[in-house]
Amino acid sequence: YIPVPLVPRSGILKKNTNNERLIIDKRCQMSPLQFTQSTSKQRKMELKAAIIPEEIGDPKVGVLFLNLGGPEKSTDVEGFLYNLFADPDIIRLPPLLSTLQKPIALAISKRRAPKSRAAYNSIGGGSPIVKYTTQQANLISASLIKNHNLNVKTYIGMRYWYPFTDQALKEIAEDDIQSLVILPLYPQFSVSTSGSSLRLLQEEFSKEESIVSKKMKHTVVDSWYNRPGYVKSVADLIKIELESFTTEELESGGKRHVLFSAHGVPQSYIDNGDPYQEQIIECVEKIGGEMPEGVEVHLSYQSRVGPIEWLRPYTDDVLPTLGSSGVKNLVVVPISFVSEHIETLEEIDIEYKELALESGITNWRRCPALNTDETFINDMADLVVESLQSPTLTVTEACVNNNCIDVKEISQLIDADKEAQVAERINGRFAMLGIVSTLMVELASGKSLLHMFGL
Ligand SMILES: C=CC1=C(C)c2cc3[nH]c(cc4nc(cc5[nH]c(cc1n2)c(C)c5CCC(=O)O)C(CCC(=O)O)=C4C)c(C)c3C=C
Ligand SMILES: [Fe+2]
Repeated sequence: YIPVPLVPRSGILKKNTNNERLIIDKRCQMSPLQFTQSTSKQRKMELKAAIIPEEIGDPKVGVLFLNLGGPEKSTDVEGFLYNLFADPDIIRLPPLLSTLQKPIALAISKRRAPKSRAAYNSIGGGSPIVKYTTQQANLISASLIKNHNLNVKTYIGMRYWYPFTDQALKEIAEDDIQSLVILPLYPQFSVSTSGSSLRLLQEEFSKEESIVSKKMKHTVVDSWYNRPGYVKSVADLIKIELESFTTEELESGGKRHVLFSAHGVPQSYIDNGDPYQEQIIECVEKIGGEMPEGVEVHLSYQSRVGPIEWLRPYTDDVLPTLGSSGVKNLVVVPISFVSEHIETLEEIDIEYKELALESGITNWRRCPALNTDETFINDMADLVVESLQSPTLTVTEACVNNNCIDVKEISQLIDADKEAQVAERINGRFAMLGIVSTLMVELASGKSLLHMFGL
């Protein structure tokens, strides 16, 4: 294949076309696989030839799916909550108080556990996230074989519960993966979700003694909310719900409404540069644009935790407002996540449904999460192939571009990289000096130096 660096490998601090600062983590930049314009059959063959050289026989291409994770049973809930609240990307403390992160996480998880446990008990005792993520990974892998002749190994890295991300990294190292596509299963980027998982990888990859080989190339897909395939798959699922309203419901209930309910984040995250809200709005505009004529679209945010200000409007404020303005036919669409979880199965299906009915919204529908939807799965497989063909971001770049690493950390990274570069240059000069002096000694003596040492 033809390796074409899309980003300069030599520089460490660059500016992109928007004049934004980018850090180039040259150790991890994947060699993009470049393809000429060709028919899809030719492309499949080229791709196979590019990634699966015959003499190796084993592709050594991996896809790491990042996700949040969830308790599998009731007794896991407190430990899961502890891991979540111990994450500085979830509870942000000023640097001076950072030593208190763990005791605070312990206190909050203990206090919240009974309420959370009750919610998980109402959906069978545990989260279905691992089940759906595993099915998604397997189906994406099957789609890669079927539609692209590409054999990959898939890995699941959960942030707060089993299977944890570090376990996935160990397996990636054991399998000697050479090219890794890192794909967070969150369509929109938030510092609190994809950002937190990528930060873990960034820390691990930048260690001198990292679990994964420095030779492994990787690329990150930081967000994919605007992919036509994803937009179409959600729009199609909503249309099924819209078409399910009976003639009677339409005659008595009037207009159909769609309420996108996104997971919230604290407003302060957005004020500090988290791109999440912007991406949610753009995503809802795109999917909303696919709705049939006459359907009215709304957006609100759910699942806030604690007394601080979260993104508004809140779903539990919007439902009564819609009800009092006469809305009867409503489809609620979970939008920040691609599989069913506690917040769709309990918060939307139980709490919000009850609130909607009490508010007079009599004809309630909930759009399912994408789960194993075929259009979605095939689009994710296409995304993996596109990422191998045109790698975009390293973990460092993804963190920096999305404001997950602050300026202080950036300068530490730059310093570390500069030191590494200087050391490389010095080593190179010493090596050159050694070669030149060896040649001079050999020329002057007329004998090989190795020969002089009896070799
Ligand atoms: C895009 C999705 C998500 C964002 C953004 C997000 C931010 C965020 N979450 C919390 C606190 C909690 N989240 C919890 C569960 C949970 N969160 C998401 C997704 C996002 N979170 C999912 C899919 C799940 C469910 C996992 C499952 O088990 O099914 C929980 C635990 C449940 C509960 O007690 O309510 C908490 C707590 C914060 C504070 C935050 C942003 C800072
Ligand atoms: Fe959450």
